[in-house]
Amino acid sequence: TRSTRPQRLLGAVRRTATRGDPRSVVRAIDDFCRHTEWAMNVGDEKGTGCILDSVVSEVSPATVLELGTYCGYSTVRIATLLPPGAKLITLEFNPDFALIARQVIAWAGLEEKVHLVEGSSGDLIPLMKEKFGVKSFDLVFLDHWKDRYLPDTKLLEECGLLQKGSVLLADNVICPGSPDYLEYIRNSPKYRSQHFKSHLEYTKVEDGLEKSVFLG
Ligand SMILES: O=C(c1ccccc1)c1ccc(O)c(O)c1[N+](=O)[O-]
Ligand SMILES: [Mg+2]
Repeated sequence: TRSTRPQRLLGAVRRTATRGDPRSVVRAIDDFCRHTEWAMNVGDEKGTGCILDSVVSEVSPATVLELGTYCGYSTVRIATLLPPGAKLITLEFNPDFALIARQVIAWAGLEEKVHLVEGSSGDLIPLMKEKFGVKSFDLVFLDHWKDRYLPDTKLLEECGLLQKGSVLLADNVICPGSPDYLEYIRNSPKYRSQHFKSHLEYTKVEDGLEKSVFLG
Protein backbone atom coordinates (compact mmCIF):
# COMPACT_ATOMS: atom_id res chain seq x y z
CA THR A 1 0.00 0.00 0.00
CA ARG A 2 1.05 3.61 -0.58
CA SER A 3 3.12 5.16 2.19
CA THR A 4 1.66 8.00 4.24
CA ARG A 5 2.99 11.57 4.22
CA PRO A 6 4.45 11.23 7.74
CA GLN A 7 6.22 8.03 6.65
CA ARG A 8 7.70 9.84 3.62
CA LEU A 9 8.76 12.72 5.89
CA LEU A 10 10.52 10.26 8.25
CA GLY A 11 12.25 8.71 5.21
CA ALA A 12 13.59 12.13 4.26
CA VAL A 13 14.92 12.63 7.80
CA ARG A 14 16.65 9.24 7.78
CA ARG A 15 18.16 9.85 4.33
CA THR A 16 19.39 13.40 4.80
CA ALA A 17 19.72 14.23 8.51
CA THR A 18 22.61 13.25 10.77
CA ARG A 19 21.64 11.11 13.77
CA GLY A 20 21.95 13.12 16.99
CA ASP A 21 21.99 16.45 15.16
CA PRO A 22 18.64 18.20 15.77
CA ARG A 23 19.40 21.13 13.46
CA SER A 24 19.96 18.73 10.54
CA VAL A 25 16.61 17.06 11.34
CA VAL A 26 14.82 20.43 11.25
CA ARG A 27 16.58 21.34 7.99
CA ALA A 28 15.72 17.95 6.42
CA ILE A 29 12.02 18.38 7.21
CA ASP A 30 11.96 21.98 5.96
CA ASP A 31 13.66 20.95 2.70
CA PHE A 32 11.28 18.01 2.26
CA CYS A 33 8.20 20.18 2.88
CA ARG A 34 9.39 23.07 0.72
CA HIS A 35 10.63 21.09 -2.25
CA THR A 36 8.91 17.70 -2.16
CA GLU A 37 5.65 17.63 -0.21
CA TRP A 38 3.90 20.23 1.98
CA ALA A 39 3.22 19.15 5.57
CA MET A 40 1.69 21.03 8.50
CA ASN A 41 4.88 21.73 10.43
CA VAL A 42 5.13 25.18 11.92
CA GLY A 43 7.98 25.59 9.44
CA ASP A 44 11.14 27.66 9.13
CA GLU A 45 9.54 31.11 8.75
CA LYS A 46 7.34 30.87 11.86
CA GLY A 47 10.15 28.82 13.36
CA THR A 48 13.58 30.32 12.65
CA GLY A 49 12.28 33.60 11.22
CA CYS A 50 12.11 34.65 14.75
CA ILE A 51 8.99 33.79 16.54
CA LEU A 52 8.99 30.20 17.86
CA ASP A 53 12.75 30.07 18.40
CA SER A 54 12.95 33.54 19.93
CA VAL A 55 9.99 32.97 22.28
CA VAL A 56 11.48 29.67 23.51
CA SER A 57 14.90 31.27 24.00
CA GLU A 58 13.38 34.29 25.75
CA VAL A 59 11.21 32.19 28.12
CA SER A 60 13.96 29.58 28.63
CA PRO A 61 11.28 27.29 30.09
CA ALA A 62 11.86 24.47 32.58
CA THR A 63 8.57 22.78 31.62
CA VAL A 64 6.93 22.97 28.22
CA LEU A 65 3.63 21.54 27.00
CA GLU A 66 3.16 21.07 23.25
CA LEU A 67 -0.37 20.34 22.03
CA GLY A 68 -0.19 18.56 18.68
CA THR A 69 3.08 16.74 17.95
CA TYR A 70 2.34 15.69 14.36
CA CYS A 71 5.76 14.47 13.08
CA GLY A 72 7.78 16.10 15.83
CA TYR A 73 9.20 19.04 13.85
CA SER A 74 8.35 21.73 16.43
CA THR A 75 9.09 19.27 19.23
CA VAL A 76 12.68 19.01 17.94
CA ARG A 77 12.86 22.79 17.32
CA ILE A 78 11.77 23.57 20.88
CA ALA A 79 13.70 20.78 22.66
CA THR A 80 16.97 21.87 21.05
CA LEU A 81 16.62 25.29 22.67
CA LEU A 82 15.75 24.10 26.19
CA PRO A 83 18.09 24.64 29.13
CA PRO A 84 19.67 21.52 30.72
CA GLY A 85 17.18 19.56 32.84
CA ALA A 86 14.16 21.12 31.15
CA LYS A 87 11.30 18.82 30.07
CA LEU A 88 8.94 18.99 27.10
CA ILE A 89 5.68 17.04 27.28
CA THR A 90 4.02 16.73 23.86
CA LEU A 91 0.51 15.35 23.32
CA GLU A 92 -0.59 13.65 20.06
CA PHE A 93 -4.06 12.20 19.45
CA ASN A 94 -3.23 10.35 16.22
CA PRO A 95 -1.28 7.09 16.86
CA ASP A 96 0.20 7.05 13.34
CA PHE A 97 1.60 10.56 13.80
CA ALA A 98 2.86 9.64 17.30
CA LEU A 99 4.74 6.61 15.94
CA ILE A 100 6.53 8.74 13.32
CA ALA A 101 7.21 11.56 15.79
CA ARG A 102 8.89 9.16 18.24
CA GLN A 103 11.30 8.12 15.49
CA VAL A 104 12.01 11.71 14.41
CA ILE A 105 12.67 12.74 18.04
CA ALA A 106 14.92 9.68 18.51
CA TRP A 107 16.83 10.47 15.29
CA ALA A 108 17.49 13.95 16.68
CA GLY A 109 18.76 12.34 19.91
CA LEU A 110 16.29 14.24 22.07
CA GLU A 111 14.47 11.36 23.79
CA GLU A 112 15.76 12.44 27.24
CA LYS A 113 14.19 15.91 26.97
CA VAL A 114 10.89 14.88 25.40
CA HIS A 115 7.96 12.89 26.76
CA LEU A 116 5.47 12.11 23.96
CA VAL A 117 2.06 11.04 25.29
CA GLU A 118 -0.63 9.60 23.01
CA GLY A 119 -4.18 10.65 23.69
CA SER A 120 -6.57 13.58 23.64
CA SER A 121 -5.48 16.85 25.27
CA GLY A 122 -8.88 17.10 26.96
CA ASP A 123 -8.28 13.80 28.73
CA LEU A 124 -4.56 14.25 29.44
CA ILE A 125 -4.31 17.86 30.69
CA PRO A 126 -6.21 17.03 33.93
CA LEU A 127 -3.66 14.26 34.58
CA MET A 128 -0.53 16.43 34.23
CA LYS A 129 -0.09 17.03 37.96
CA GLU A 130 -0.82 13.59 39.38
CA LYS A 131 0.62 11.43 36.57
CA PHE A 132 3.43 13.58 35.19
CA GLY A 133 4.46 15.49 38.30
CA VAL A 134 3.99 18.85 36.62
CA LYS A 135 3.38 21.85 38.93
CA SER A 136 2.84 24.35 36.13
CA PHE A 137 3.96 25.01 32.55
CA ASP A 138 6.31 27.89 31.71
CA LEU A 139 5.46 27.61 28.01
CA VAL A 140 2.53 26.03 26.12
CA PHE A 141 2.74 25.66 22.31
CA LEU A 142 -0.76 25.22 20.84
CA ASP A 143 -0.64 23.56 17.43
CA HIS A 144 -3.36 20.89 17.50
CA TRP A 145 -6.97 21.00 16.29
CA LYS A 146 -7.86 24.66 16.10
CA ASP A 147 -11.23 24.17 17.81
CA ARG A 148 -9.42 22.74 20.83
CA TYR A 149 -7.30 25.85 21.53
CA LEU A 150 -9.96 27.61 23.63
CA PRO A 151 -11.33 24.65 25.62
CA ASP A 152 -7.81 23.43 26.41
CA THR A 153 -6.68 26.89 27.53
CA LYS A 154 -9.64 27.06 29.92
CA LEU A 155 -8.78 23.53 31.10
CA LEU A 156 -5.16 24.55 31.78
CA GLU A 157 -6.47 27.46 33.89
CA GLU A 158 -8.95 25.27 35.78
CA CYS A 159 -6.27 22.64 36.49
CA GLY A 160 -3.94 25.30 37.92
CA LEU A 161 -1.29 24.51 35.32
CA LEU A 162 -0.55 28.15 34.48
CA GLN A 163 1.25 30.53 36.81
CA LYS A 164 2.02 34.27 36.59
CA GLY A 165 4.36 34.65 33.61
CA SER A 166 3.40 31.41 31.86
CA VAL A 167 3.48 31.94 28.10
CA LEU A 168 0.96 30.51 25.60
CA LEU A 169 2.14 30.50 21.97
CA ALA A 170 -0.54 29.53 19.45
CA ASP A 171 0.18 28.60 15.83
CA ASN A 172 -2.27 29.21 12.95
CA VAL A 173 -4.45 31.79 14.63
CA ILE A 174 -5.14 33.25 11.15
CA CYS A 175 -4.94 30.15 8.92
CA PRO A 176 -6.71 27.75 9.45
CA GLY A 177 -7.62 30.16 12.28
CA SER A 178 -8.92 29.91 15.81
CA PRO A 179 -11.31 32.86 16.11
CA ASP A 180 -12.93 31.89 19.42
CA TYR A 181 -9.48 31.48 21.02
CA LEU A 182 -8.31 34.88 19.73
CA GLU A 183 -11.51 36.57 20.93
CA TYR A 184 -11.13 35.07 24.41
CA ILE A 185 -7.40 35.54 24.92
CA ARG A 186 -7.31 39.12 23.55
CA ASN A 187 -10.22 40.26 25.74
CA SER A 188 -9.36 38.40 28.92
CA PRO A 189 -7.84 40.49 31.76
CA LYS A 190 -5.89 37.37 32.70
CA TYR A 191 -3.63 37.62 29.60
CA ARG A 192 -1.48 40.14 27.76
CA SER A 193 -1.37 39.15 24.08
CA GLN A 194 0.85 40.02 21.13
CA HIS A 195 0.35 38.98 17.49
CA PHE A 196 3.22 37.99 15.20
CA LYS A 197 2.22 38.14 11.53
CA SER A 198 3.70 35.42 9.35
CA HIS A 199 2.63 32.97 6.63
CA LEU A 200 1.19 29.47 6.54
CA GLU A 201 4.25 27.22 6.51
CA TYR A 202 6.01 26.99 3.12
CA THR A 203 3.37 29.20 1.46
CA LYS A 204 2.53 32.88 0.92
CA VAL A 205 -0.83 32.54 2.68
CA GLU A 206 -1.31 34.93 5.60
CA ASP A 207 -0.96 33.34 9.02
CA GLY A 208 0.43 34.30 12.41
CA LEU A 209 1.19 33.25 15.95
CA GLU A 210 -0.36 34.70 19.09
CA LYS A 211 1.84 35.01 22.15
CA SER A 212 -0.07 35.46 25.43
CA VAL A 213 1.42 35.93 28.90
CA PHE A 214 -0.73 34.67 31.79
CA LEU A 215 -0.98 37.43 34.40
CA GLY A 216 -2.21 35.19 37.22
O1 LIG B 1 -5.60 22.10 10.28
C1 LIG B 1 -4.72 22.13 9.45
C2 LIG B 1 -4.97 21.65 8.10
C3 LIG B 1 -6.24 21.83 7.58
C4 LIG B 1 -6.51 21.39 6.29
C5 LIG B 1 -5.53 20.76 5.53
C6 LIG B 1 -4.26 20.59 6.07
C7 LIG B 1 -3.98 21.03 7.36
C8 LIG B 1 -3.38 22.72 9.80
C9 LIG B 1 -2.76 23.58 8.89
C10 LIG B 1 -1.56 24.20 9.24
C11 LIG B 1 -1.01 23.99 10.50
O2 LIG B 1 0.16 24.62 10.90
C12 LIG B 1 -1.63 23.12 11.42
O3 LIG B 1 -1.06 22.98 12.65
C13 LIG B 1 -2.81 22.45 11.05
N1 LIG B 1 -3.38 21.46 11.94
O4 LIG B 1 -4.02 20.51 11.46
O5 LIG B 1 -3.20 21.53 13.15
MG1 LIG C 1 0.40 24.56 12.94
